[in-house]
Amino acid sequence: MNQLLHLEDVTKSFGRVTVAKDLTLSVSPGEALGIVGPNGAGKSSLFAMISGDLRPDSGAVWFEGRDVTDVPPHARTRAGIGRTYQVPRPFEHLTVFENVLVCGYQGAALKGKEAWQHTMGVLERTGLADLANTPAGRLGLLQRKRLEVARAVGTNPRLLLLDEVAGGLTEPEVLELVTMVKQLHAEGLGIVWIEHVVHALVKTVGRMVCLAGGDVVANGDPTQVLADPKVRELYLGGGPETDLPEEAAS
Ligand SMILES: Nc1ncnc2c1ncn2[C@@H]1O[C@H](COP(=O)(O)OP(=O)(O)OP(=O)(O)O)[C@@H](O)[C@H]1O
Repeated sequence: MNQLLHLEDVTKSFGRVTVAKDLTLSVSPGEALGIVGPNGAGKSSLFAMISGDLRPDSGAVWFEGRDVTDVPPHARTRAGIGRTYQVPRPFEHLTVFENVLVCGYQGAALKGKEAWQHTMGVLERTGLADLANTPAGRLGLLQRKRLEVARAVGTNPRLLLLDEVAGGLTEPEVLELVTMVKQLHAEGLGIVWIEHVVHALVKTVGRMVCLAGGDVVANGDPTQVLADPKVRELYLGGGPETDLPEEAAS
């Protein structure tokens, strides 16, 4: 199997709520995949099953040809899966540099000078080099989001899972974030990005999946997925944060 990530018939329920229903999904090495879907569709649960925070009731998760279904989260990080969380929780009293350094130590098993150089490189790639000595607790929202991404990149992943990193940002800030994610993708990182700010995804990913009720509703070219009547139906009932780009909403 030469997929970067492969989920095979994954099913997961919390009581009567099904967050994944015989879900089969693959990501190729270096691919950028966007995931959309209404609130409660099972998007974050999907990430939790990929990162190991949540175990599927049945089915399997494969990473780089290895069945990681029973591999704990810290070992999946070491194996090359990096993720962000919707609500960034950096070590507030540590500096930006220290926050990323910890991820290099713990997530990428780097030590000493190598870890320091790696951290400086990650801060450059995520636009945080000038803030290296600033305590995380003093950062504004965009910089906190950047730091969340930097902490994931700091673990040296080959697959980067981004969970709603554009949420709450202004339009120019979203564009800055898009530029950063595109750059990381251009460096060869495989990316799966869950996002309600759909136009950020359209600018970044080559393929899009729409999830609802733990199932794939549409999968393919982002513009075509967003124009799919089933997806539009879901989004028209999707509440005020729904953000269909003009080309899909027209
Ligand atoms: N640990 C849990 N225990 C019980 N129910 C849960 C748990 N985790 C998630 N759920 C429920 O599963 C459903 C899907 O949640 P999930 O967070 O995966 O959706 P989502 O698509 O990421 O939603 P959003 O866009 O709002 O973040 C929700 O109804 C949620 O309340």
